[in-house]
Amino acid sequence: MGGILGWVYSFMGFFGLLKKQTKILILGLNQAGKSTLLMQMAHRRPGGLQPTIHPTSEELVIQSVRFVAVNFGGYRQGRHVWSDHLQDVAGVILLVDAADKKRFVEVKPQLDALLATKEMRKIPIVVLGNKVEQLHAVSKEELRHELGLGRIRGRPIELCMCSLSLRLGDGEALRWLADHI
Ligand SMILES: Nc1nc2c(ncn2[C@@H]2O[C@H](COP(=O)(O)OP(=O)(O)OP(=O)(O)O)[C@@H](O)[C@H]2O)c(=O)[nH]1
Ligand SMILES: [Mg+2]
Repeated sequence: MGGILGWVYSFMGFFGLLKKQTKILILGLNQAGKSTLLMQMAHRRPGGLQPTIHPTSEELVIQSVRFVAVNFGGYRQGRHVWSDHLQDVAGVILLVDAADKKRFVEVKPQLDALLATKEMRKIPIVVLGNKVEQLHAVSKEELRHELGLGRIRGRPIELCMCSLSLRLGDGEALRWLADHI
């Protein structure tokens, strides 16, 4: 969100005029780091996270815009629940464990389902490759290739790499998202 619109939003956000929150979804397989990201976005310490069973949400402010971020469990049975929450979604963060190469084949169908969803066509999506500090983490180029991101044209999608543990790279991804909402 840039230019005059960004300014108007900042102004309205500053004066608390944005009553209706902007909803962003945090998706990804189990263990990808979704709850860790949500806790960090909400400036709370992650500390001893349990796998997420039921969707959780947090209210947060990024660049003066009030967001509600909804985090879904990434375990197999819960993986499709997000499709019931698409109404009014302004943006999506898809977390991927960049060090868990053997699970990219599981990530790909989730990404493809997201991309194939009609409501998602104009919605900005950040694919966030996490755990890059790990020895076996793939490069950004490799992740782009593995997920087929290079072939996607004409829609707002961005690949960012980060280490939530080291607090590296996630800020850039959130800024991109905030700028494209
Ligand atoms: N090495 C490393 N571990 C991380 C990083 N980010 C998160 N983790 C760890 O990965 C594990 C899973 O994190 P969660 O945030 O619970 O993952 P989740 O995606 O919410 O998982 P589910 O709730 O099961 O869907 C935890 O032990 C985190 O501490 C990172 O950048 N590097
Ligand atoms: Mg979780």
